Amino acid sequence: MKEAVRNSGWMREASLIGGAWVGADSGKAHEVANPATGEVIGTIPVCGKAETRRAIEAAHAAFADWSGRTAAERAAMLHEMARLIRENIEALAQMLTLEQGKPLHEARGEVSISASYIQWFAEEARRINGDIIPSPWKDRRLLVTREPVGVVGAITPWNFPFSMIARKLGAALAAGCTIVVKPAELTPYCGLVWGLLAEKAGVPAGVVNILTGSSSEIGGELTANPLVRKITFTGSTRVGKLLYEQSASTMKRMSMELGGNAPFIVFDDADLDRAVEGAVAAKYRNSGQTCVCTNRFYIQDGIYDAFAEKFAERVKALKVGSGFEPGVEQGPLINEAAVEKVEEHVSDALGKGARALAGGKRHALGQSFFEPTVLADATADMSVAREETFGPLAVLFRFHDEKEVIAAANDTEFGLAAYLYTRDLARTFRVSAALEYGMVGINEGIITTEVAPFGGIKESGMGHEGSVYGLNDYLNLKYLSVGGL
Ligand SMILES: NC(=O)C1=CN([C@@H]2O[C@H](COP(=O)(O)OP(=O)(O)OC[C@H]3O[C@@H](n4cnc5c(N)ncnc54)[C@H](OP(=O)(O)O)[C@@H]3O)[C@@H](O)[C@H]2O)C=CC1
Ligand SMILES: O=C(O)CCCC(=O)O
Repeated sequence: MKEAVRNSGWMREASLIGGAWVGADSGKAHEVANPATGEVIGTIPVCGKAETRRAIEAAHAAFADWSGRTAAERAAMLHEMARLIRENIEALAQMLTLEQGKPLHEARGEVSISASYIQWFAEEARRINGDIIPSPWKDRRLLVTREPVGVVGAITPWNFPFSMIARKLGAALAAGCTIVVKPAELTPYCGLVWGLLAEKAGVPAGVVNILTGSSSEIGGELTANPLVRKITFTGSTRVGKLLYEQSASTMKRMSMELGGNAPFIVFDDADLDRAVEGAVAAKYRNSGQTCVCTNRFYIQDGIYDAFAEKFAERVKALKVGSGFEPGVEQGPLINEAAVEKVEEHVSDALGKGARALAGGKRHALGQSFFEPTVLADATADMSVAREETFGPLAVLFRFHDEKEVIAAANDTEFGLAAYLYTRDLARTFRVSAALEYGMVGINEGIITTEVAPFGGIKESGMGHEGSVYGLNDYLNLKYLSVGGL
């Protein structure tokens, strides 16, 4: 598969700065490996501060022309990008599975939703309307316009390396912004390919710039440079806080999509089969490496044993293997550090009295494969209760009543996604309102779509991606007071 991807025409081993595909000034390159096999796929340039500054200057130089184009022109190019993505879905999905590891059917899903994000923002580009405010003065008109913020710096993670760029780049370009993107070091090719897509769609040089290399140097320059007016980041809360601090001196607009610690609450009256299917999807998708993945399962007394048994049976049957193998439902984790974190959480939980119902150790396939794992009898003193595992570990807590489970679910600094299974309509609204989270799935384990606002509260971040709200983060309001009428 490596050769097929390398020969597909979509893999770039250079950074894109101002319309030129270039190596690092230092000539340094870094190897990128397939997480399922450890095999080297290719190399990427290790760019630093100087290259980042040039990319920012190129984006700044391109801004006047790009923001001055009609919305219809920008929309047409975004529509073309979406078309190209759909036309090449298989090649792009193969590249994604090769460098990230997720099963090919999940990779196809990620590429497909990326096209949907781009199409969505192509449509929204034509609806960046303003307002006229009823004036308190007879001789004045008050207007509000919405203008692009300027150059955007985007830093993205390895878990959804294609779609996390889609929802940032789509919104930025639709709004009239130009962008400098830094993809994750572990999955750079799904980032660099956006430069190619933009070129093929006719987006002018300098509007989209993509840099690989030193995260601290690129991030340092993006956050310090006054020409960058907005930072959009998806990744860990630790790095999000660092970027927020670094951006303070130039007072940039910030969008942050950070870690989660999602609770999945199943009440006694839930549809058991539906809850089990939702639980599998909300936990094991992308091997548990999704910011909205469930981290804590809260199951009410009356349904606990039945849920635990059915869920564990279903999890034991999950097929683990290379993402390219037909029928595989769980691929490898991204690297050894990710496996070690799952191991730590499993051993901490077992040491504190948890019971293994499924899995519990590294998978016989070796490399970074881990068995899909279910542990029962979890308690609040376990590490997994507080920290995001970001791996295929499900822990089941038992609860008695609504008040208790709401308190437990909210007892975290995170507030990204929560899930709730019940057939009681009044409880649905009561509990949803009480959950301190940006998104709540009700009788649903998968909630992401381009039409709905994706975003968290508390230390899970700020701002929204996708939906009609997703453009706001890329637009400044300007108030015009027109007198002498
Ligand atoms: N919200 C989410 O979707 C994600 C959450 N996470 C959480 O974070 C944990 C750690 O994952 P990890 O990959 O380390 O996440 P990071 O936050 O380190 O990585 C995300 C992005 O930030 C970049 N980055 C890292 N350090 C800096 C820096 N000093 N300045 C600028 N950019 C930087 C990375 O670059 P590079 O790759 O080049 O280092 C990558 O592009 C996971 O286990 C999970 O809990 C992780 C990924 C996504
Ligand atoms: O993990 C993330 O940051 C994005 C999740 C996207 C999805 O739910 O498909």
